[in-house]
Amino acid sequence: MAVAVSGGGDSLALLHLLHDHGLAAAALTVDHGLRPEAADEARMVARICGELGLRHAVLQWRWDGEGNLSEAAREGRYSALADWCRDAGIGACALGHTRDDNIESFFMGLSRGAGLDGLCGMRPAFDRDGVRFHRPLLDASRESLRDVLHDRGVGWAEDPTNADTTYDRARIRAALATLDLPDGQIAQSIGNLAATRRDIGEELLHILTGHWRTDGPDIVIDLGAWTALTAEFRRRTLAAALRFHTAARHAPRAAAMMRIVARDWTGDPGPATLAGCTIGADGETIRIGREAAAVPPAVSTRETWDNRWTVEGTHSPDTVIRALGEAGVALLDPGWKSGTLPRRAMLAAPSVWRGDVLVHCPFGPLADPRAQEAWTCTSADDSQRFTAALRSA
Ligand SMILES: Nc1ncnc2c1ncn2[C@@H]1O[C@H](COP(=O)(O)OP(=O)(O)OP(=O)(O)O)[C@@H](O)[C@H]1O
Repeated sequence: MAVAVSGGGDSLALLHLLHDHGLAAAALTVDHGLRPEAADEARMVARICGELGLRHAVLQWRWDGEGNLSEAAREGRYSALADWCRDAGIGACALGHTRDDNIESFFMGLSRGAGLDGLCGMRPAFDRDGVRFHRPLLDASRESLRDVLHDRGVGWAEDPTNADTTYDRARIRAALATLDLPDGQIAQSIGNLAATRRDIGEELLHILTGHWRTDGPDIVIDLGAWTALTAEFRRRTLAAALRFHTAARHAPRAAAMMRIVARDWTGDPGPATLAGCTIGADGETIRIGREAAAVPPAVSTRETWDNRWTVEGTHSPDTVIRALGEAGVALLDPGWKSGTLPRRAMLAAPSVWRGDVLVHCPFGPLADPRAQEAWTCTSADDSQRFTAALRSA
């Protein structure tokens, strides 16, 4: 796997530990262009990688001025890491988040009035743009990782923002350092909350089983079952449906969701819109669909110099094939339409000619079995996708 290494102590320890186990294929450092020292830190990581005999790449990211800077930097970082991994045919990337990061986030959540979802810690793994990200150090303390580096005589960079108490995290970190709390116990509480959250997802899935279906691109839920849910379960169901449609990483603000959740959908309240989706009811069912204006094209086609066609899909192979069929492209053989052959064919090569059509796989060849899993997962049928969304709602 690739390893995301900022040059800080945690990610450098991660790099050494994964390298010890023969698991590190490359190290990646993202330069956000925000701090003048960042280039030096990237050079330090490059030097350490050179000593370990590992490939290192520096990825540049620049802020376009949109939205919150920290959030934009994090999202931009994950995108840059995922893009590089996909291009290199590497299906997984490791991050150096630690138990201390989880504990700090827990207290930050408390100080912001978070609910269960905001208190149960980071997920040990998640998929992003066809790459699986892992956080193998969530049970390790920052101190133990510094010990790993001390033992090897390896230095690391201290990010000055970690000590800048204008940031919430730095303030909480400084306060926690004075309290000498039992970190193991706090981490256990976070783990308990995570287990509860998982159970809630399973329970919601169980309660709704047999009461929802997909209809074309829409999620349709029996109104009786929807109404019988508690407000919190309705909110989670709505969040799952919105995520199903938009692949948004964050649910819309709680107040906006609660307006829809609290509504009496049994009369004729008229449709509502939220996060690029429409929510409507017909007396028997509640239907959550995508606003037409918010739907990106499934495929784009382009004629090539030799009069053949390039089809670039940003969606699953099945969607691409369906869209091609609807567009009247009659050049596909029956095996191609079945939905299994294309996936395999696309995994074998980044671009494949079928008759006069060149289908370009946006993820490139996926040699790593874990990446294939991620691909299969993103191309799973709609019911499976909504089931997964409910489970993690
Ligand atoms: N600029 C970056 N380049 C590459 N990876 C990064 C970068 N910033 C963060 N990461 C990855 O995300 C993880 C968590 O980020 P966070 O900001 O909490 O760490 P950090 O304070 O930069 O320091 P450390 O490297 O000690 O984790 C890092 O451990 C690392 O794997």
